[in-house]
Amino acid sequence: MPPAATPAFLRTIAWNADGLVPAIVQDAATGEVLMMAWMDESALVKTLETGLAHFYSRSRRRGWLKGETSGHVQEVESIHVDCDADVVLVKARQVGGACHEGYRSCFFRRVAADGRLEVVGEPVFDAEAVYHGGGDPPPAPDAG
Ligand SMILES: N=c1c2ncn([C@@H]3O[C@H](COP(=O)(O)OP(=O)(O)OP(=O)(O)O)[C@@H](O)[C@H]3O)c2ncn1[C@@H]1O[C@H](COP(=O)(O)O)[C@@H](O)[C@H]1O
Ligand SMILES: [Mg+2]
Ligand SMILES: [Zn+2]
Repeated sequence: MPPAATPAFLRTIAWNADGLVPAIVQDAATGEVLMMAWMDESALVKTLETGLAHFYSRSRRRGWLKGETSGHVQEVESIHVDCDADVVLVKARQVGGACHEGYRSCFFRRVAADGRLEVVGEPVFDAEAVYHGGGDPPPAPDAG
């Protein structure tokens, strides 16, 4: 299959000075807001081509398939652009949890009346095991 032509709407996106656009991911079924991350053009094209949400991480300075480590991919149902085209909304089916801290949504904390943050979400997976338990266990301290 020949590569698809560059989708026309990419020229409409109001990329910021770093060539990025904020992307909000929403649960397509429930409307729950799951996370916000950044996309560059490549991430948006890969999202369109694969049907799985891709992002650009500023801290890691590379593109990123959501779920590449955790398996917690986001199967895209639709992509929306806001009125002035400077925010993207992705409606998706979330496998597992969106948040790398173990919650379904990154917005698992609420500002309480006393000004503190209170956890209002329930953990849906063991973040330590998912993100740090994949490799071989470290050798026992007194092994050998
Ligand atoms: N998995 C996530 C993840 N899921 C959701 N988010 C949200 O996505 C936002 C952007 O991620 P980054 O920090 O990588 O990107 P950034 O461009 O530095 O954004 P800022 O935090 O600086 O605003 C975070 O602030 C979180 O709110 C995540 N941020 C980071 N990760 C890491 O991504 C890696 C791969 O994880 P999976 O994609 O789940 O396999 C692991 O190392 C995870 O720790
Ligand atoms: Mg970050
Ligand atoms: Zn999070």
